[in-house]
Amino acid sequence: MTAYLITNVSVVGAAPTDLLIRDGVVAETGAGPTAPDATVLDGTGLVALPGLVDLHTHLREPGREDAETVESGSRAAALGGYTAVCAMANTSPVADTAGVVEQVWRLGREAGLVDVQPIGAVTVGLAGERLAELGAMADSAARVRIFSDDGHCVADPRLMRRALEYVKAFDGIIAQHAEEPRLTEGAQMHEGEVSTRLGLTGWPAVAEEAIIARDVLLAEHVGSRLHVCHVSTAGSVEVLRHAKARGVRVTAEVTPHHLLLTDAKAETYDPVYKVNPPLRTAADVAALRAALADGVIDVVATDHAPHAVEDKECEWAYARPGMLGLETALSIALDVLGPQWDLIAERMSRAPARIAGLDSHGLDPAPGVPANLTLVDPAARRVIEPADLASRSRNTPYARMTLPGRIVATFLRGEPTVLDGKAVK
Ligand SMILES: NC(=O)N[C@@H](CC(=O)O)C(=O)O
Repeated sequence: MTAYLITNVSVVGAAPTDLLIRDGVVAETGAGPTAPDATVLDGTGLVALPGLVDLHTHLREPGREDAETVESGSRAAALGGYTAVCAMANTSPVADTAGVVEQVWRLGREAGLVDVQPIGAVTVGLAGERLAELGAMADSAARVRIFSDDGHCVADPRLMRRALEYVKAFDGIIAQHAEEPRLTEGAQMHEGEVSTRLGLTGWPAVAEEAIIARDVLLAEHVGSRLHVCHVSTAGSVEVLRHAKARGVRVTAEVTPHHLLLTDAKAETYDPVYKVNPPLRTAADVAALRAALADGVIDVVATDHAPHAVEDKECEWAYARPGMLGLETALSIALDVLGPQWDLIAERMSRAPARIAGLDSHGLDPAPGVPANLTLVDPAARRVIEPADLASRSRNTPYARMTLPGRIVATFLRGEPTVLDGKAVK
């Protein structure tokens, strides 16, 4: 195994130091370790972060390998600075059995670019009718701990209660896609002034807030762990604030796009901006940013949702919802939060690793810790060219935008997956 000496690098924003990586771990920090055998990387001006961890990635395999595969999504993740991703269950077949989650887990190991942790479906076929084999998925080689019907809400309160009760036995988590389906029938975008003007059916904020309110009460009643996917409204933030103050075991994530973009983008009628939950108002964006800063929202998660050209480049009403996220998330976080490295490390690595129970991730580079880390050049600016992305899909909402920050290198257990901004394999 090659050793790497990264010189003069700022670890999570601290004063520059040297980092020696050997045998899969950070062997030494401090000025000038002697390691004649090591490959030297000049870290001047770079920031070392614990490898990013994504709680919400759609890898599309099995079933839609034309849009993404475990391998292509893993490469996109590594290029985005990630060392672990949690793969959502809305594949085809659905990841609702031990067999499918083991397949995804094994494909992740074979790709070897990030740790792929499968998420299991809550209900059979995401149909919301009966519980999937949660115990068998937990006991499988994939050791599933997070369950989600993401893309669909577990709308039936009795089923949601059962699911929370069931996973409590092994400290599992139900990650809810909060969307009251009766309130969003036919919805195309956020319900508000813009949808009224455009004549598009709206997705009201209350459809999200009502489910979160119900679920935090259920989680409190059961004493189980709830995670709320892609929080998108100011009202949801207030419900979560209240629940956390009561001591409910709830965590929440926000996506980069909900931190940056608003429903005004729908005026372009470009379906690249169609996403679920929809882009909201500037007031929602402000509330989400404040909640991310004060900790009511724990995590930035990408909801990386690759879609084939024919599913996106069509009329708005027929387009699938979803946006790419893995290769741009750190840049958006840097744009939104500025160089608050400790906050970025917390929301994009430590907290998601803790929530997912990924013990070897989310640890700041220090002697003895597994060398899962990423090197960022915060001074670099780059123009996003969809054709340059490693994802098999092209549906980035940031096409031709100039974004701050560049991932220079990513290490997974001491081996580079990205060097000089390029994937190693
Ligand atoms: N977030 C999205 O807009 N899309 C997700 C699923 C979903 O939440 O609809 C997808 O799998 O494409």
